[in-house]
Amino acid sequence: MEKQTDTSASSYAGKRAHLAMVFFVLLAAGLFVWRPDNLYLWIKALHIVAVISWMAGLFYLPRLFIYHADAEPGSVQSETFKVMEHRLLRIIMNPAMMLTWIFGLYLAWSVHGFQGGWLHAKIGLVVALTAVHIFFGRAVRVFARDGNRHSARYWRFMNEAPTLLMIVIVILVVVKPF
Ligand code: HEM
Repeated sequence: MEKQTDTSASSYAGKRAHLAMVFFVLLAAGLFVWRPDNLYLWIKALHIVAVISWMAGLFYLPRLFIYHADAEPGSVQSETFKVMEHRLLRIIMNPAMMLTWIFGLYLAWSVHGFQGGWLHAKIGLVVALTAVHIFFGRAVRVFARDGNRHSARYWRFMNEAPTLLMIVIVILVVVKPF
């Protein structure tokens, strides 16, 4: 009963996230057709929205792993974590990561012509962030078959990776130290 309630709540959240994504993609497509003078600023705004959504997932998913690692395989809690992890990855994180890349590469090409030490360093660190995303995605599949062998402490430690990368990435793009 408890599981059913949680699944339907998560399915409602999934529908809302789909609607938000459709709105977001339509807005982006409309901007490319309309081509306002300040298109760069519009794309930067969309880039930041996508970044926030991606980072929210990268922070929350390992928190779910921390509690999931201590849940009894086959228990209601464990099955609920599986649904939450799967939906977070598929509905929020994967699309947000793709949109962050698309808008980020547009910004890098349109005004900066892919030039600048800060930009190269930033792209390098975003590649590392993407590797963390793929690693977490694999962990979702391992948890789904009750195959996780790592402790909650391990996941607490892994939780810090996206935080550290994000801090350096934001300093690079705002301060542009080199
Ligand atoms: C996916 C690859 C990415 C590329 C190619 C990229 C590239 C860019 C570029 C070229 C700008 C415009 C900078 C300017 O003209 O001042 C920008 C803005 C920004 N990016 Fe990214 N970015 C990427 C991912 C990310 C990620 C992962 C984060 C955060 C963790 C991030 C955070 C920001 C922020 C906060 C701004 C606004 C900076 C400002 O206006 O001062 N970006 N990005």
